[in-house]
This record gives sequence, structure tokens and C-alpha cells, in this order.
Amino acid sequence: MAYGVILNVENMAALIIGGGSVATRKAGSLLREGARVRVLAPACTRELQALEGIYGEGLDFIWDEYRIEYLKEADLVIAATSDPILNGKIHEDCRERRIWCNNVSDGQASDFSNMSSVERSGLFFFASSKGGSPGQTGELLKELVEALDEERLIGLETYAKIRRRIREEVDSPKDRSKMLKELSETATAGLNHRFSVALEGEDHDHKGR
Ligand SMILES: C[C@@]1(CC(=O)O)c2cc3[nH]c(cc4nc(cc5[nH]c(cc(n2)[C@H]1CCC(=O)O)[C@@](C)(CC(=O)O)[C@@H]5CCC(=O)O)C(CC(=O)O)=C4CCC(=O)O)c(CCC(=O)O)c3CC(=O)O
Ligand SMILES: NC(=O)C1=CN([C@@H]2O[C@H](COP(=O)(O)OP(=O)(O)OC[C@H]3O[C@@H](n4cnc5c(N)ncnc54)[C@H](O)[C@@H]3O)[C@@H](O)[C@H]2O)C=CC1
Repeated sequence: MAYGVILNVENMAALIIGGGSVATRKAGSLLREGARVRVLAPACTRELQALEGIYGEGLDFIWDEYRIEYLKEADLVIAATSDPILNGKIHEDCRERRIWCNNVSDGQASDFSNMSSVERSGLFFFASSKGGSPGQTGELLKELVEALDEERLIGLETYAKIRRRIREEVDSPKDRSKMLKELSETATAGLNHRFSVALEGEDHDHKGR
């Protein structure tokens, strides 16, 4: 299953169980997005501990091994210990309590998993191999995003600005959706035009050969 969502984790209580390199990466990305992070582990990396200096009360630690009681106040859980069997058990414990859990050892036995992401010109690009080739997905996504046309991206920024203005300034829902639809159609027509010009050019190249 792969149901794509953008999760707003701001002020959510995330419990990360384990303090190794995977836990460190996940703590960093959750904190960046405004979540409150609690790390439960007997020990953690220096890098993870150093995040306390940046995020202060947004991050705290419980220096202990996993026990079910610690799930109590969590909105979501990352099971990131070095023991895949324990990570699976944590996922089951979360299931019973209806807490969303990411089991980092097994994307299939997880309620959610992370995607590779790249941001460019205010657009977020996400990709997932659903656990098939996690280390490669990000590399491929970077390549894809680098190949995008700069002009097209700038065009999209302008589009987003106009769209925001329409949403803010046009009160009538009917007029607003008509204008948004027109804006979208104009942008698509512009894109189609550019495609046909590019294709004509290609056609020309072929004939020229
Ligand atoms: C299912 C998932 C669950 C989840 O964690 O959400 C999962 C599972 C596993 N990853 C494993 C390995 C690696 N994962 C990475 C990196 C990332 N992994 C991430 C997501 C996911 N990893 C989810 C699926 C996403 C997808 O498929 O697209 C990213 C996107 C996000 C993040 O973790 O923050 C981040 C990319 C950052 C970027 O894009 O730059 C690297 C590279 C590195 O560390 O540098 C390696 C080593 C190389 C390799 O093995 O490929 C293993 C084997 C562990 C073992 O050795 O046993 C498992 C377990 C299994 O095999 O199921
Ligand atoms: N999803 C992903 O992106 C990736 C997942 N993995 C998987 O993630 C897992 C963790 O990998 P690393 O962070 O590299 O491991 P690591 O060995 O660096 O860290 C493991 C952490 O778990 C803690 N821990 C061990 N037993 C515990 C317990 N009973 N309760 C609480 N904490 C406990 C340890 O103190 C340590 O901080 C591995 O099982 C591996 O298969 C590995 C690479 C990438």
C-alpha cells in the first residue's frame, strides 16, 4: 500500500525508540518540521544529543530500554532500535493503542514510512521505492529534479503567487474556482505550446539529418 500524504507534525509528540544513525536522521527531520521529539534509548549518537542545543525543550531523552508504558503520550512512534524483532513488537504494541508507527526495519510492517525528498524553487519532490531500494531512491530523485527546466520552475513560482492572490482576494467561491481553473488551463496551454515548439524543433533536426 502507498497512500501519499503530507503530514503536519508541528507540535506532535514523536517518540523515537533507539538512538543510532537512523534515529538521528529521523529526529533531525521531525524537529525541522516542528515536532516535539522524545528519544528513548540506553545511549545515543553525539550528533543526536547535540540537537538539544538547537531545539532546546523540543527534544528530550529517556535513558532506558523500551517498555510499553513509554508509548503513553506519543502521537507517533519511530521504532529504530538495532533489533528488528523488537521493532516489530513495538509496531504491534502501537497498533493496539492506535498510535502510528514507523518500523525502520520493515516498511511493510509500518503504518507509515519516509520518502526521499528534494526541494527546489518552493516545490517539494518526493519519491519512494516502498522499501525496495531506499538508498537509491534519493539519488534518482536528485537526478530527475536537476534535469527540470529552470524556466518552467520560475513559471510555477509566478503561478503560485497569482493563485495565492486569487484565493486571498476573490471572495465569491464560484468566481474563485472559475479563475483558478482558467489560470490552470492557461498554464497548461503554455506548457503544451512549449512542448509542440520543442517537438517541431526535434522534427526539424530529424529532417535535417
Ligand atoms: C521502508 C523504509 C522505512 C523508513 O525508514 O521510513 C526504509 C527501510 C530501510 N532502509 C534501509 C537502508 C537504507 N536506507 C537509507 C536511507 C533512507 N531510507 C529512507 C526511507 C526508508 N527506508 C523507507 C522506504 C523508502 C524507499 O524505499 O524509498 C529515507 C528515504 C528516509 C529516512 O530514513 O529518513 C532515507 C533516504 C535519504 C535520502 O534520500 O537521501 C540508506 C542510505 C543511507 O543510509 O545513506 C540505506 C542503506 C543503503 C540501502 O540499504 O539501500 C533498510 C536496510 C537496513 C539494513 O541494513 O538492514 C531498510 C529496511 C528494509 O530493507 O526494509
Ligand atoms: N529505515 C532506514 O532508513 C534504515 C533502517 N535501518 C535499520 O534500522 C535499525 C537501526 O539502525 P541504526 O540506527 O544504524 O542502528 P544503531 O546500532 O546505530 O543504533 C541502534 C540504537 O538502538 C538502541 N537500542 C538497542 N536496544 C534498545 C532497546 N531495547 N530499547 C531502546 N533502544 C535500544 C541502541 O542504544 C542504539 O542507540 C536497524 O535495525 C537497521 O536494520 C538501517 C539503515 C537505514
